[in-house]
Amino acid sequence: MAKYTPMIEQYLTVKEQAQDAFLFFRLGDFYEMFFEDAIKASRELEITLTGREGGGEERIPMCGVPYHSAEGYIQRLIEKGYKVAICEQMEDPTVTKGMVRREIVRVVTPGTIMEGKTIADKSNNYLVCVTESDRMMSLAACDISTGELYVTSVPSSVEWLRDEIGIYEPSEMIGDSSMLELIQAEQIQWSRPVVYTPWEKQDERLVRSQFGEAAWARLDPERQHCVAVLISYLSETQRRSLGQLTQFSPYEPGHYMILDPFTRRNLELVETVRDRSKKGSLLWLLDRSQTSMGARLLRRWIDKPLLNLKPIEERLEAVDHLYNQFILREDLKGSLNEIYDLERLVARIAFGNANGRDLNALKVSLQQIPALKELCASSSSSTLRRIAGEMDECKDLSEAIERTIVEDPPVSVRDGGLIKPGCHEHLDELREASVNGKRWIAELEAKEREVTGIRSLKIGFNKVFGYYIEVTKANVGSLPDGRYERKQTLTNAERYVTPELKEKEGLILEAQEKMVDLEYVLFTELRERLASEISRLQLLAEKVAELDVYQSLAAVSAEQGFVKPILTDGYDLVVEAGRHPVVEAVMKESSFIANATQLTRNEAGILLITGPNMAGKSTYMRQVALISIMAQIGCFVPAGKAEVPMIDRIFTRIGAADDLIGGQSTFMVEMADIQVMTEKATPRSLIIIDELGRGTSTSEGMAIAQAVIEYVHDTIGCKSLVSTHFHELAHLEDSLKGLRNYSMAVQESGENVHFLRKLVPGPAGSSYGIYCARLAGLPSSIIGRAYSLLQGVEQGAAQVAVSQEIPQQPLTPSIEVPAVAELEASEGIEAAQEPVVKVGEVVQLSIFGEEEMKPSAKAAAPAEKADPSLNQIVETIKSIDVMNMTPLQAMQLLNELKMKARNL
Ligand SMILES: Nc1ncnc2c1ncn2[C@@H]1O[C@H](COP(=O)(O)OP(=O)(O)OP(=O)(O)O)[C@@H](O)[C@H]1O
Repeated sequence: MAKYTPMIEQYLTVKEQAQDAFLFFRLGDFYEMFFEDAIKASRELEITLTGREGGGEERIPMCGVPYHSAEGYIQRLIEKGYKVAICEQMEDPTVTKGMVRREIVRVVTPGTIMEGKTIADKSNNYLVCVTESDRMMSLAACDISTGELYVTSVPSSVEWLRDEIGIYEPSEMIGDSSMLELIQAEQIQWSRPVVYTPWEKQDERLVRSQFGEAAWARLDPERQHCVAVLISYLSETQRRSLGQLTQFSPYEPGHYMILDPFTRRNLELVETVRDRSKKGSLLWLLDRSQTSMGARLLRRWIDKPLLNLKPIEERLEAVDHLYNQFILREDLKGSLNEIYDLERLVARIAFGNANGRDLNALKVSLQQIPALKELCASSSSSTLRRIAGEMDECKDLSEAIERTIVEDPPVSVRDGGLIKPGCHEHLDELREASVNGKRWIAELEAKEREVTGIRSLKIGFNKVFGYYIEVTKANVGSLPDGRYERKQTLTNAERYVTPELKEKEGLILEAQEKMVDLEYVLFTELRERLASEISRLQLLAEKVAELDVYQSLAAVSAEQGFVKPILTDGYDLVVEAGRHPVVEAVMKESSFIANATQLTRNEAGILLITGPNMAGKSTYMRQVALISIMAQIGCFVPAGKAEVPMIDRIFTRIGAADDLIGGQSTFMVEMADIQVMTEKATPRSLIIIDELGRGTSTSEGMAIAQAVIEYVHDTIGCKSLVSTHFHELAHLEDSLKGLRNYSMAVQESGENVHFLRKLVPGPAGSSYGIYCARLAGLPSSIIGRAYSLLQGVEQGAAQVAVSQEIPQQPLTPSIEVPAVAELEASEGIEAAQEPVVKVGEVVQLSIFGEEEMKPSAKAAAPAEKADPSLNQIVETIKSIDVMNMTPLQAMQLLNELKMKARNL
């Protein structure tokens, strides 16, 4: 065993307590790291690795960062998913004999940071704790930067756990190691890196004192356990008051619509599939919040749509009122705009790291409350009046800050300059002494000039020498002897002190030192007083956030022409002229084509949608889900009229989410999702499956698709939208009472296919897959080859279908595409807005590369008379000018050739 110096021994003892963290070990003005920590930190932070003797045989690797700029380095390590333990000197080295005592004062972890750019203003940073006891799984999610703490539990279910974690998107997870392993095994790609720390200790005594016996007793035992584990972790890492955690919010998952992470992603609720950015998501569209608290609450509402009519009606009532009251909405917006992030300010106050500027931000925010309250109280909305009644203006607190803190305080709370005159008598006296002293010095300057006759003589101050008399070199000779003691020589001047200047300096500096100390005491007293009123402030922050969400939803609804949904407890989902809110909002030149939806118990609960690629099937299906979600969060919906039942869960199976899970084929993922759906869906759920049965052989895919649809129809009985390329499945309309065929209309004209984006009854005739491939700009040789392969695929598919005894359908009739004029008349579409996709335009080709099933062949191309001889067929093929044929001509020719071949 190496014998280290006492300092290194001390380091090693402290390091024992922080093995999974970088230990920032305070040595004077630096935080130093040693051994492995130093090697790793120098690499991660790109700082120089040095070494020092430490008593052992070899030099000890070492690197360090200055204490005053440590924050940035800590942030960088946290962003990379590390933890940092901060070890401070607990005694003043100047007065301590021997080694100073050093202790870890805080462990900063990704889930427990209080500031820095990792904490985005408008989003939460959650630490999630998961535990299992008595066959119940519990989850507690805490954001210590806002003071939120949610807790819930259900009978053990990994899917539930995954869905719930997905909502919080934690940056750190702690709890039962077996549960953390379970989650990691799911290999979900969360939107940010997650640090996992097994943690099973619990601290019940601490929780009881933190939340109070009464509140604690109301919590179920398994939830108590989960919260106690979480609090024990927080107290061991933070090692200080967590006064911002004044309450926990228990909730029942069954009170909210369930949205699994894939569905949330598929529907682009809070971020887009493509680049995971907020822009382009539903949250982005609906967020007109003026405060960060409002933005976070809106996100929570989108994450957890409600299931009970009453609270949704209450939200809608407020949105409706503000929708119609433009001036009130603008006034509210104006007041809210002046309010800072109360939740984070309050958390910093409780945590003890709020400065003078934070307190002033709190004051300015509180000063807005009376106006805000008055606006709500005088409105005719019962929801707004209820909020007004629950708003505590906290006038006593804003007045206390107003009395104490100067208008523009410095960042530091330790250097004085914070406290207003008239606030504290002794402070005023000290100030007076200091001001008098300074006045005396100004008078001394005048006196010295007179005595010496040196007009350029001046009195200055610096930290090293204190006050001095400065005389230019040229005038040094004019100084009388004796009184002036030289202190410093500059190039052009000499600096002196006199005994009387020294004496006054002592008095001034002492007054100043006392003043700074007293200011700090007064500041912390005020901060502690505010900290003791945290619950009031947090409650107020909740009300402000709620108001902000209402004005935000009302503003977007008014701007986008949304309507108030009619909510029901029934089954039927009936939407007139529904739109996809985000696609509509981002469309620039053309306008969005509205589509109706009728999912009813009597008519049809399942719509089987066929139609060409790019026709708008996915957009349509997503819009139906989004309309439900928007209605259930209490927002108006993008429709002409909407009757929306309470949906308990939305399942989506849409191709775009495949990349979420590594190591499994698209088909396996689809089947796993379908399995969960069959198990969990209830008659109140909404199922959306895009391109059901893709990813395996045509015949098997079709067989599975049919079986799944039948199961949904006969066993689950919930509302479903299913799109498929298997036009052959259209026959299901005959056997399944609750299923209707629909398709996305297209209109062909010459070289172009017009996507009318219109949902029409009846199945589609063709997928136009190869046509779309051509639009995407694939080489013409591939396109030509694809058309020539089409016939073979078609024949093969038919044979497989027969051999596997899949019910054979009569050839799907090609749909009667309504004339454009007809559609325009029915839905008010203007002809000029018709979307026409021309060669080269690529919008979305999700099935590109998959098997094409059965394009319809309409008579179009001129063909030769049938000739039974093989040679003639070969000759015809040879003479084909593939590049100059339209797809329809090609298909027609293929069909003719096939007929001829049959006659051979
Ligand atoms: N109702 C509509 N009005 C206007 N444009 C629309 C409408 N629906 C869809 N679009 C536009 O058409 C594009 C293609 O739509 P979508 O992806 O829904 O087609 P799809 O039928 O699902 O195609 P695929 O089968 O290839 O996935 C969208 O990106 C959107 O820009």
